[in-house]
Amino acid sequence: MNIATLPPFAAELKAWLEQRFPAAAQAALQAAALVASRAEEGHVCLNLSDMAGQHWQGIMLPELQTWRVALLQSGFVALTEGYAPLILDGDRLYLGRLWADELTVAAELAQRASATELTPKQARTVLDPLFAGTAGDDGQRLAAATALLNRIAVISGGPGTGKTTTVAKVLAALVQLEPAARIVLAAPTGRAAARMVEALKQARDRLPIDMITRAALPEEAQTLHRLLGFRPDGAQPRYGPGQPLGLDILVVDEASMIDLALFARLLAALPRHARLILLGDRDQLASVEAGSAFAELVRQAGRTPDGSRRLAAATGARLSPGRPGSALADGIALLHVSHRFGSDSGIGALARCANAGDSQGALQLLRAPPPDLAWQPGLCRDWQGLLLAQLQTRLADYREAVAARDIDAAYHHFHRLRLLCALREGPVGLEAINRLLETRLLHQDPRRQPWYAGRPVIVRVNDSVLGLANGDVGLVLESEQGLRVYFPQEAGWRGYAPTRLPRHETAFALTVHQSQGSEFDEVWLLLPDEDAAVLSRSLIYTALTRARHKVAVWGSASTLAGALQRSVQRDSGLADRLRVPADSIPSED
Ligand SMILES: Nc1ncnc2c1ncn2[C@@H]1O[C@H](COP(=O)(O)OP(=O)(O)OP(=O)(O)O)[C@@H](O)[C@H]1O
Repeated sequence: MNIATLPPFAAELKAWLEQRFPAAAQAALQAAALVASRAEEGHVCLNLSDMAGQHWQGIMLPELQTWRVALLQSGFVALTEGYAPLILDGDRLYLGRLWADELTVAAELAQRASATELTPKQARTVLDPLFAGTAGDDGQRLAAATALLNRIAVISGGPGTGKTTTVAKVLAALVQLEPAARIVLAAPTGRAAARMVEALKQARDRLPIDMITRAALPEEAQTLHRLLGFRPDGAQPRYGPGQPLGLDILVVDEASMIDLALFARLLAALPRHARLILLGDRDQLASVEAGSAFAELVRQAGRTPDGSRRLAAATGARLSPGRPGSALADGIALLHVSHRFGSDSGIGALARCANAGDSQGALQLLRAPPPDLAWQPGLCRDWQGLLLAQLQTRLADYREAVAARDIDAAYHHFHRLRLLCALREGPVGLEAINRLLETRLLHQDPRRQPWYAGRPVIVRVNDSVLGLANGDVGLVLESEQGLRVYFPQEAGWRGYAPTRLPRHETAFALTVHQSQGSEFDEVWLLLPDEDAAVLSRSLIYTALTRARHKVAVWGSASTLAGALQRSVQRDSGLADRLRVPADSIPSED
């Protein structure tokens, strides 16, 4: 095995184990390096049976039984009742902390899974006026009833399928039924939290509710890190099992971005009686860190016979009798109809092709693009000049606003268009594109002078002292005190001296991962010339669905087709743990 090609954490873990457990067999050390490498790629565990007897890093991995024996004799692997750096659970090998997090998530969800909330009659009485004019089996009505009837509710849908509209109605219903309930809104990033508030305000204004209900709806959202009270230097947040959060209803938007460790902390801090409503899109990229709990939860969808009866009674829908299934199934609702991307939307059609892995369909669409799509095919050396020329024109308004020190206008123009890079490195990676724009369009030399008027920056860490969250985007403008980085706040702007800013980077372009939870009028997606393992359906889908009005794809047909062929599933044991039959969990009610 070539240790130099291992990710740093995997190499460090292997070296540490080798030193601490000198008698351990190479096969066991290889498994440790492999499970750590996989964790860096987002997998929660390594399924030994998938890799046994396969080649990896130039070596042949052992057969399953030999491998298991080597691991169990190594001294650093325990079975599930033990305590060790690595845990072997069936054929799944885990880093100890990820195994513990997976167990916490499964146990916390199972505790609440069969807990029912309102009676179907209560739900119907309050939902009927909110859904006047829609059928009983309207998807949003079913989703709203699902959220009212179950303590854990998951609503998954693509862009514009009405997740916010639905949750606004759920909150209006809860405010009427449980006026004393403490409602909290949260999201994984600051930008997603801000968007959630904005979208909920718009949805609220369209609801047929009285002024008192309207006034009682929450108007603020925070990041999950802030909610849980993470300190900049600490792994353990302030709130947890010993000190639960002071709330009765928690709504979390963009829940597909929550990694396993954060989900475990969140559930452990949630009071047992509290409702949890998770909103997200299962087809989007999973979190940067390990895990894909949201998508795994959504995979439990289905209805138990009792759940089916209750939902039918709460909505008036005729539902087919449910099948015995997971205890969580009744709390999961899927929204399918996009009210943003109608049947004539090119973005919607391309996003559907991406999800289905239909590269032929995607390319056909791009070859004769509808007005909301554009394609610049070919390798990046063919289109880089064109990209700069087009951006030159597009950035004119932004540069004018920066020169005029007009932050409102600068922010408005800046957010109309965003370049999204599939990769960080390489000629069309994030770093190269940011540098290209800085040097060729803004004529700055960031190595000599990193701070200049017009530089956009994205914050890379949460900083509760400064009130900045990972993902916040600010713009640098000249002020009377010199250069200041301006971030939008609830009312107006807050300017920071550049030297005070926590870890950050230039943000003319964002990676697709960084763009999660944000939306822009227009998106240009820049694809590399070479295929890469991170190029996948969900990456392309996530990039496309960040756009409200227009998408331009810059990249070759072969790269796009290669990406759409790749569907990434993260290894984890959560789905198996969640597949607990509904009747095997004692209900608290
Ligand atoms: N049932 C409906 N009938 C007509 N328009 C609707 C309906 N539901 C939602 N809309 C409209 O569709 C748009 C998107 O709705 P909403 O913001 O609720 O969707 P979302 O799933 O939360 O979107 P996003 O993916 O942006 O978070 C809004 O303009 C909303 O008014």
